[in-house]
Formats: sequence, C-alpha cells, structure tokens
Amino acid sequence: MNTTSSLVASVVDVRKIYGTHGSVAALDGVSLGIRSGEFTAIMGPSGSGKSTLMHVMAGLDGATSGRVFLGDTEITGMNDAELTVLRRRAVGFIFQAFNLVPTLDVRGNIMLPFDLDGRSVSRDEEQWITHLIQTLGLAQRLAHRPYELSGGQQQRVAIARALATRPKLIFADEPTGNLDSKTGREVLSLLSTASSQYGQSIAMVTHDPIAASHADRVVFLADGKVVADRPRTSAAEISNLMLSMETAA
Ligand SMILES: Nc1ncnc2c1ncn2[C@@H]1O[C@H](COP(=O)(O)OP(=O)(O)OP(=O)(O)O)[C@@H](O)[C@H]1O
Repeated sequence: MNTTSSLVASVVDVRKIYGTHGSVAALDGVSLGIRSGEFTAIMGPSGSGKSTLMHVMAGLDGATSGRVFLGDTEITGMNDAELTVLRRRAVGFIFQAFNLVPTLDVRGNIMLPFDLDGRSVSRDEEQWITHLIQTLGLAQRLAHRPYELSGGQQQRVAIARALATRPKLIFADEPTGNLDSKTGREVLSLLSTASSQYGQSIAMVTHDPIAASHADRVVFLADGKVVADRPRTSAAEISNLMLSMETAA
C-alpha cells in the first residue's frame, strides 16, 4: 500500500448522486489513488462513472460526500479561486471540450499556461515544446486559429498545451478519441514518455483496450464502483474483462 504522499490525486469513499428525476449514483463509494509517476487508465462500460470520477478528482465538480485530495491538499470544499491556482500550477487537462482560446493561434494556445502563470520558457522547455509540435504534426499550423483546424488537430493542440509545462499530473478523457490510429499511437507514446521519463502522473479515461494497454495500471469501474484494479495488462486481456463487465451489466 502506498502512503498518501506518493499519491498525486485521491478520492476516499466518494459518492456523487445526480437526481432530479430519481437519483443516480454516478459514483457509489469510490476510493482510488493516482500514484506518482504512473500512467493509469480508467475503463468501464458507458455510464459507469468514468468522466464523473475524473471531474471530481480534478475538482471540476464537487462530490456529494467523501473526501478529495490533490497531492496532500484536501480540495473538498475549497473555493474556485483557490482551486484554479492549484490546478494551474500542477495539473494539465486533455478533455473532450478542448477549451482552446478562439482568438489565439496554435502557438498562442500552446503557450497559454506559461502566459497565465507569468512564467518565461526555459531552453529545455522550448526544446520539449518543439518536440511536441513536431510529434503532433502541428508545425505547419502554428499561425492558424482553432476554427481553421479539424477536430483531431484541435485535440492535438490541446494535448500539446497540456504537456507543455510538464505538469505533475495530467487528466485525459478519451485523448485518442478523435484521432487516426497513427496519431493516436503517437499521443499514447507521448503520454508514456511523460510518465516514464519525466515522472508525470497520468489518469486517462478510455474505451480503447489498445490505449489502456499502454498504461502501467488499469482501473475498471462499473455502476459507480471500482470493480478491478490491474497492473499493466495486454489489450486482449483488457478486452475480455470489458466484455465480461458489459455482459454482466
Ligand atoms: N449532469 C448530470 N445529471 C444527471 N446525471 C448525470 C449527469 N452526468 C452524468 N450523469 C449520470 O451519471 C452516470 C455516470 O456518467 P459518466 O458520464 O460519469 O459515465 P462514463 O462512464 O464517463 O460514460 P461514457 O463512457 O458513456 O462517457 C450516468 O448514469 C449518467 O447518466
């Protein structure tokens, strides 16, 4: 068992109840820690609570009960202003709504986290950003605005932006969802590198067993509960587990 200090994000007995038309327990007593430097995939059938868990862990949505920590800091009940500063320093997001700034070009969007934090870019960071831009095939698009890009290209800009400052923790919700398989593989390999070489921690929601097979650990949710927690597993084994859960549901 890891100590709390080796966890970059954790939830303890978290419930999230939605309900105007009868109540839905999107999370039903989840306890989970994202370990430092690990690449963790979160899988589960549609509606099992994956996106809700990600949002609650990141403090983007509040839990109905239970406790939520980013690193050693308890964020349960923290106000938006405090949370924003904490997230900006330590957390990168790759979510389906890419939240690109429409008035900034691709380079401006990628550099935004540095600008918001009033940070200058070191030589080492500049090299990393150039590597990201090249690997993600964005070099010819740096002066384009988001509306001039395809969905997959926008997604790649969001990925470059999330990785640029090398945040300690990255939350990714279906990061390969809109991408062709070659670009998808490159994104997964960037995420693996981020964790294995730079010690970044990654929590990634995915439906794709091949994407999950790149992770060090695969956590399975069903009906708002953690039902399995495995070390690195093959895509075939992950597929079998997913199939057995969907049949059981
Ligand atoms: N804002 C909301 N209001 C009411 N119910 C919600 C809301 N958001 C999610 N839910 C419900 O909570 C449950 C979990 O949803 P969630 O989006 O976390 O699942 P998921 O595993 O990410 O699904 P998918 O793989 O389909 O994206 C579902 O039953 C969903 O209908």
